[in-house]
Amino acid sequence: MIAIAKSLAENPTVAVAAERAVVADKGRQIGLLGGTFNPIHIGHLIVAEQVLIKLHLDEIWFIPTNIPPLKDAPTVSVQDRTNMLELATQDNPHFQVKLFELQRGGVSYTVDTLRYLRKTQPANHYYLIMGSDQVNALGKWKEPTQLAQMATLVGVQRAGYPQQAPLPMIWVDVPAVELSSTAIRQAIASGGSIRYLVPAAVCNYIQKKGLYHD
Ligand SMILES: Nc1ncnc2c1ncn2[C@@H]1O[C@H](COP(=O)(O)OP(=O)(O)OP(=O)(O)O)[C@@H](O)[C@H]1O
Ligand SMILES: O=C(O)c1ccc[n+]([C@@H]2O[C@H](COP(=O)([O-])O)[C@@H](O)[C@H]2O)c1
Repeated sequence: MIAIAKSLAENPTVAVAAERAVVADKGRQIGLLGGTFNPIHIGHLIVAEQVLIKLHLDEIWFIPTNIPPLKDAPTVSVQDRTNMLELATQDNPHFQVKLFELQRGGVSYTVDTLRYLRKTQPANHYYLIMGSDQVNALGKWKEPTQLAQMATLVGVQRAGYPQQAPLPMIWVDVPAVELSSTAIRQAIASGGSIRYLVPAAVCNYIQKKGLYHD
């Protein structure tokens, strides 16, 4: 899977062929979970699985940002973030890692990604999944009102952020996991344990590559 991600990132022709194959498919119900995934953790995976099952979706697409719009750029490489995503999701046939934003480059505005998906794969119905921290920040996003016209917005509760939505949105109950990538990075930097906070394969990858130790 890592090799596939690498070849897609490095070989746009392969990526375009893969996209064309999907266009030929019938419309499906697709959950989109965008994130910096720096690194992916069990909070992301629990959200994805709960929304997949509770909304009867066909797939969840994990979309790593290139440059996050409202956050500092990650210190680990795009390839490392993508490899960890692949490792974390490879045992679930309904989870896919999609590299649209990495291939597009620049700042990863969600409205641009939705426009691209609606143009290239118009038969699908898209569900844009976001934690309540992101919902609270929607006013700072690029063209936020357009998002609700192109996708069903799906909110999930995140500790400390109330369920206040400036746009029409459905809320899905997920078991609360008070965990963030920031907490993972801080635990590693201070010599703490991240075992069980990220999938074992991701834990091993971080250790092997010595990520986040600065
Ligand atoms: N523990 C969690 N519970 C619910 N939603 C979450 C959780 N962690 C992340 N999310 C949601 O997943 C999406 C991607 O999150 P992101 O990759 O930015 O992770 P993060 O943990 O918030 O990162 P960081 O700590 O670096 O800011 C966002 O919509 C975010 O709200
Ligand atoms: O489009 C925007 O203006 C926008 C602003 C902030 C965040 N987002 C998206 O929200 C997702 C989570 O962002 P982040 O920075 O918390 O990893 C990710 O897919 C970002 O591209 C999008």
